[in-house]
Amino acid sequence: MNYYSLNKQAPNTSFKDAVIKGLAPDKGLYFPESITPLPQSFFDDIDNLSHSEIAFEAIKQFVTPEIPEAVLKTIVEETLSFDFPVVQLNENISTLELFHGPTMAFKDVGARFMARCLGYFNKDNTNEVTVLVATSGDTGGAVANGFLGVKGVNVVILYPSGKVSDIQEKQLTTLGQNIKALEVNGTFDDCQAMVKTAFLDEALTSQMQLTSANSINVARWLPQLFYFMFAYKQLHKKHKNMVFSVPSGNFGNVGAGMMAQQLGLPIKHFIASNNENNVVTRYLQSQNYQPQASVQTISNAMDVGDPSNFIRIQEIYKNNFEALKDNLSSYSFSDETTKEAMLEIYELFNYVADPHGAVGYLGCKAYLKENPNAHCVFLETAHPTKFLDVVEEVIKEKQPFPTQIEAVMDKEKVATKISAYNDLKDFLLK
Ligand SMILES: Cc1ncc(COP(=O)(O)O)c(C=O)c1O
Ligand SMILES: N[C@@H](CCOP(=O)(O)O)C(=O)O
Repeated sequence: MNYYSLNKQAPNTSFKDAVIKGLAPDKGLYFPESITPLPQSFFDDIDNLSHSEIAFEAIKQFVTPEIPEAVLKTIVEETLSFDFPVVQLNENISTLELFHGPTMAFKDVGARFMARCLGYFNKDNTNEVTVLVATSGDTGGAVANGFLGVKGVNVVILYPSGKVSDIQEKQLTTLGQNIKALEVNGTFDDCQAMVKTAFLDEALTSQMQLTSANSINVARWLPQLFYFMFAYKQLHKKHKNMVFSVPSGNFGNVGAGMMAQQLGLPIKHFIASNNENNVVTRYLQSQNYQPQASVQTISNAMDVGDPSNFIRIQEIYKNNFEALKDNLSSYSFSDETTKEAMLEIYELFNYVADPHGAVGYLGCKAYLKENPNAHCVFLETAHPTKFLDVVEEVIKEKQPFPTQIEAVMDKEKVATKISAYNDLKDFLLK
């Protein structure tokens, strides 16, 4: 499959090139040249397919022939070596748990998939690649884990100082080897802007091959479409009008859901559920897209003021505002309301949600008020123990540590503090 830049000022390129570059030379995000819906027989037969078989069929057109089919089969099998259960809370609301991977956040799938694609492209170990990642909490840990020890790949993670949870910070600063962490005096948007600037800096790009492991990169972004298919498989016999509430920050996940819908998955509607960083909620009300500085919230991984992927969503709907509005609703919730929702979910359903999942739950409730016949699935995008302080404060109960979290608790943080783009540049050139 070839990809084009959404800025339309760079040549189209292959999947391999799009993965190795991350961002197009004109700073645009890559987008597939075509999307061919899967045959109806795929959806009719979905109950008989394993997760790996579903994923293989869904992603094949986007990555072959650069990744041969036999290699792709292995990549999806290795990537998806954990579960994606749906828990039904009541007749109208279910949650899809995306936190059973090694770092207990939904980013594990994209990070593991991309690491394996890059490992395959660099199998002869001829071209060293430096992977830059900006994180508001979870991408960093998932990429650190997914890329640890991958030959020929150096990873540099930028995270906003004091704005990620203690466990998230441990996950991204303690692994060593080919993984380095930079603690940025700024916000996630500052980190993301520095990464994008680095891609355009010839003093760097003439000396090293830089790529991104954020959802900017198609190999990180596209595998997220699997989740919606896994949920559909588990629910479609019981519920027809399926809608998804996606806790959203950089808008990669909800955009990936829309790609699943383009492939033919019968999803009725999407809800982008936001904390107070609500550029898209405001856009859908006003048709005026106005990014603004992010504010800090208890659902910190969604503290994004200028989401990278919204432009891909605009592309999916061919920049037709009415078509987008027909398929996407968006709501924004305060921390106070989020905490009330965490308590409500615990008291009503005996279920412990993390703050991001709770924002998703609130999105379901808001949508269901107007659309009572829908079945709303909110994505539980991270495990509650990653946000221990707020979870224990709200439900007033101690949480046990899962083994994945225990494994990093006693490790020592190693991070270099930086404040400005030149610090990043110096670090990379050292
Ligand atoms: C736990 C969690 N929930 C939600 C999000 C938002 O996802 P996206 O950036 O794809 O919108 C993130 C980070 O991206 C996250 O880590
Ligand atoms: N919420 C993310 C922010 C980056 O999103 P990405 O999907 O573009 O990598 C995080 O947890 O780091």
